Amino acid sequence: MRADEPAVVLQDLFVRYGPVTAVDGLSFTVRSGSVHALLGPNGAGKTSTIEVCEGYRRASGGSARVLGLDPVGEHDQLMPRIGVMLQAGGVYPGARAAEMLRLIAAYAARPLDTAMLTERLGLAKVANTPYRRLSGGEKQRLSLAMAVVGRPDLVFLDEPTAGMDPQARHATWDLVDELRKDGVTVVLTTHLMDEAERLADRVTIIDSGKVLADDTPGHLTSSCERLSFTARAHLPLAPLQAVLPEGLAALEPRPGEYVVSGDLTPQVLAAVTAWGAGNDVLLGDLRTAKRTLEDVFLELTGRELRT
Ligand SMILES: Nc1ncnc2c1ncn2[C@@H]1O[C@H](COP(=O)(O)OP(=O)(O)OP(=O)(O)O)[C@@H](O)[C@H]1O
Repeated sequence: MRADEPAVVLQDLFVRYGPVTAVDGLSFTVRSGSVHALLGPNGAGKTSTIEVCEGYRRASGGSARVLGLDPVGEHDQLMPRIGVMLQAGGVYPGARAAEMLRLIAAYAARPLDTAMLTERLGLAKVANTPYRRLSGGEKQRLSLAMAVVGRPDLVFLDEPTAGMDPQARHATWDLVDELRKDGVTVVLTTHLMDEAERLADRVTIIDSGKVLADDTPGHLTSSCERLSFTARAHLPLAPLQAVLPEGLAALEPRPGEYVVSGDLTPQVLAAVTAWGAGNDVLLGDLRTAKRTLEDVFLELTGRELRT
């Protein structure tokens, strides 16, 4: 595999479970050495996609190449080069945390220092605790440590910070930054917007097994801006939409929270406040800001990401 070759290439990928099509013609590539986030709501097909990349699931159609290899046909060659963080399992329940990490490290040619990793991820205090006694967040951190300890070329992190407290989440984000600096490719799934915005060089937004957008977080969020305000819940939006120039959308993502997104001008702001005055609607917390990934997702799907 050449250095400039993508780490992952998916072409027209399908995964079906009986009548359910979980992945529906997905195509995207992951640049070598980048952090790439798959962002989507529950059931979007993120885990199924990752499992195909890891070689744990056979695609129902289309193709996947990972580090230039076929993940199923060349699984044995691929395994030593990838790190996998599973949502659960993969650990003997009676094994102690540090013992488990040392065991995984023993399989690697050039492992990271396990004591350093345990310290970094705040696991030193529970190093001698059996796996089954660890909290959910501690299990997550151990699973992350196990995924990276072998210095893989490519790491798959499935919802890496689910169940972690803010401190552990930041430690995880710092570790991902370091992996990127070391030239490791990271593919992570998340439904946390801030995580994708904070970490990813590129984001693929997935819903119902299809790609809705695939771009850098900067590009996805910079083309437009957002105007938000609070008011009575469930106001009719058609009259507001009617006073907005073409290309701007008015939405109520949560009851009582309104967002107008698109190219904002002083005239748009004036039109919105005039609409408020004309309809006896007091606009609370009125502000303009850059569009967020959450807005992008809402516009693309009409739904919130956190379902
Ligand atoms: N083994 C299976 N058998 C049947 N249906 C499945 C199976 N695994 C997943 N699915 C279905 O496929 C769809 C996609 O699931 P998948 O786990 O890939 O989504 P996801 O984006 O990772 O979701 P989450 O964020 O909840 O983990 C869902 O509708 C799910 O119910």
